[in-house]
Amino acid sequence: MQDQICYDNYKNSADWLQSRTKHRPKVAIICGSGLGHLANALESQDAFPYSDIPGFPHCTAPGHAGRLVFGVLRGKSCVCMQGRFHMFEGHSLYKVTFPVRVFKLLGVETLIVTNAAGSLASSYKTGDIMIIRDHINIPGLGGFNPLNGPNDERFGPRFPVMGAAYDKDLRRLAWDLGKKLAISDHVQEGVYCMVGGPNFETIAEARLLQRLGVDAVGMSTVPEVLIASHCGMKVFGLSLITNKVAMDYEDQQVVTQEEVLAVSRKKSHTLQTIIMELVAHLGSSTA
Ligand SMILES: O=P(O)(O)O[C@H]1O[C@H](CO)[C@@H](O)[C@H]1O
Ligand SMILES: Nc1nc2[nH]cnc2c(=O)[nH]1
Repeated sequence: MQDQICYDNYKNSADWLQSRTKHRPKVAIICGSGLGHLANALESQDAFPYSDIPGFPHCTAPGHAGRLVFGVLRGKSCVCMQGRFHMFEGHSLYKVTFPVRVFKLLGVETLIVTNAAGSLASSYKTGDIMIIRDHINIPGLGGFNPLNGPNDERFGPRFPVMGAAYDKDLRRLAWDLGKKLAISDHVQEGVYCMVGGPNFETIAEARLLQRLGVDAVGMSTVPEVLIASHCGMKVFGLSLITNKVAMDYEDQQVVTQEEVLAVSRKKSHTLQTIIMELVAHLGSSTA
């Protein structure tokens, strides 16, 4: 097993950040591939390259800038990861999820995760936004889990319940915001599946995932959600559907990283609008 990270390392990072910013965020946002533009909407920014922050890994995936940005979004103090870490980059799942426990020590109560994903649900269109209702953790089913190893009770219990990881009230609020913003035709709710990557799915894998009830597939998000839920954070997740996953050997559509990034950059505006509205409503009686 790769080396676990001890409490003092998370604390060291949190203390380093707290001594350099006056922001005390209750909300953290993780930006998926090509979705980092959201961080630019934060006011009164304090930004730190990941390479400067003790304990943070390096960001190598395309479309992930590698900056932690503190600031104010719709009146709420937030911290935003402009780029995330993936297992396929060679990071251990402890490193992939390192920032989430740092956020916990900074006082964050709500984690918003976003990603670019391919759709398996036939009704979904490219550019749709999927509210994540639940997930399937393919690496986790095979024993790769960031909660493996000795459990630190200061973060959470040995055997966390995961049946309601994605907060019901926030999902309902996002639906209502979709209606209010007149974009409900482009909003879906479904099941996200994490695969290890970095290759995209074979046709047989795509068919298998569809039979398993997967609506959208990607290579991230689930480890961060496990760690956030374990330490008692509220979690809300959105997938931007950047492509339809090929399901047929005759299918001429071949997904590429360039296409994923181009679609997410082009369509990120809707996702950002929902997140900004959601953040504005956090702390009200419905959220
Ligand atoms: O999940 P995010 O970080 O958005 O990235 C998604 O986009 C990449 C594939 O193009 C994969 O890393 C996939 O997981
Ligand atoms: N695994 C996987 N990840 C993605 N990220 C964006 N699109 C896809 C996809 O089709 N498959």
